[in-house]
Amino acid sequence: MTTIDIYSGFLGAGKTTLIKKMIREAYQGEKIVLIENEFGEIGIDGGFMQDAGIQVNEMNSGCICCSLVGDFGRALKQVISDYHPDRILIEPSGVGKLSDVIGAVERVADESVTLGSFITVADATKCKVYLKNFGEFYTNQIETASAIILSRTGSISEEKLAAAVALLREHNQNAVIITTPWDQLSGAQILEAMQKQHTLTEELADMIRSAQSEEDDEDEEEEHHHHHHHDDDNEHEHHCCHHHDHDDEDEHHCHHHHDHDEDDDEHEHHCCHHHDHDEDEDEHHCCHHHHHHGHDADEVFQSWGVETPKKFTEEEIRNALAALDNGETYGIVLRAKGIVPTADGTWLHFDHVPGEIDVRTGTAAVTGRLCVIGSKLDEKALAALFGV
Ligand SMILES: Nc1nc2c(ncn2[C@@H]2O[C@H](COP(=O)(O)OP(=O)(O)OP(=O)(O)O)[C@@H](O)[C@H]2O)c(=O)[nH]1
Repeated sequence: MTTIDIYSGFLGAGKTTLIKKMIREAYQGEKIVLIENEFGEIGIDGGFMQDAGIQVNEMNSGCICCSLVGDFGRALKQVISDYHPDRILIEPSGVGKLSDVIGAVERVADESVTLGSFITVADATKCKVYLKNFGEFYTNQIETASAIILSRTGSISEEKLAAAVALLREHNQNAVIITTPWDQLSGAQILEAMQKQHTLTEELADMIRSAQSEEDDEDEEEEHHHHHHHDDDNEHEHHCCHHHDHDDEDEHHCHHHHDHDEDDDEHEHHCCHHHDHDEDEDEHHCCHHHHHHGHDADEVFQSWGVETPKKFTEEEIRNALAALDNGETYGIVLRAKGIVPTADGTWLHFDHVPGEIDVRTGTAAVTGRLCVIGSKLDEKALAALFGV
């Protein structure tokens, strides 16, 4: 029997960091396969994970939807039949919709597979602004999660943390929300909390039901049914596949979403310019999210990457990463990462999320690589910044 856990979360939220911790501390002794689906041209996490001795199957075709339906389903089936792992961890792209991933997993699942937890890792310091600006992708991850694991909770005030939790609760009443900094928790504790979710939800639903029936007994006359169905109807609303709007895919006029997402949510334009080629829907399971009238991630987010043997100094990398936070000189930069050589034969591994830079030494890669993800990126300026 294979359990499938999904670790979603926006760009730079901390998915990889959490997965490493869970593998080390919670899943030890289990036969684990990790499936990653990175957004962008260059897979970098794959290398990091392999360094840690973790098996990675990376699919890097850039288009989330297509890689989900194409490579993803096939890869998942193959992994199950070839390896019979105890557990499969899926780390979707930071800009993937969790409901799409769950849908894709459910289509593949058979009696040898149990769906485990649907985790969303959310950066407590950024969830407010990301909900506002990238609501279409972000909200879906929050709403669909069975457990929301906050990162960086140690670096914000109690009030801000409480506000972040309240905001997340508005979008998901049922999920367990973990607010304790990870270094104070063991992976086993996190796992236990994630798994409890189902029983907790059931317990809560039971409590509500019994409160409800007592209330009904007391006053059976009028208005008593306004809290009937609030239990678990919002978390697994995935499945899609109706293909209902593949008719107009050339009109992908939807580039301006991130600043005013509130109002382009309902009425709009579904731009599936990717679906032109899966139109001949023998493989019927695309377009999961089009009933949400949404965008594909690659219409909103953009990735720039290079492979280069160029040698860098740590200072050059730090300066370039710091410059990414310079207003919108390079576009709206949400994430950068890479592995590059230095002149003395060591290699630098680096990570950038807005306001945060991490540069460390690590193992060599077959060639240097770096990538930047964001929106409205100025690729020329980025190339000049990194001198590549
Ligand atoms: N201070 C702090 N840093 C964190 C925390 N979680 C992650 N980070 C850092 O944030 C950066 C991104 O973390 P990752 O684990 O790679 O995030 P990810 O969600 O896998 O990112 P993507 O590759 O964009 O999908 C790294 O530099 C981490 O060290 C946290 O809880 N606290």
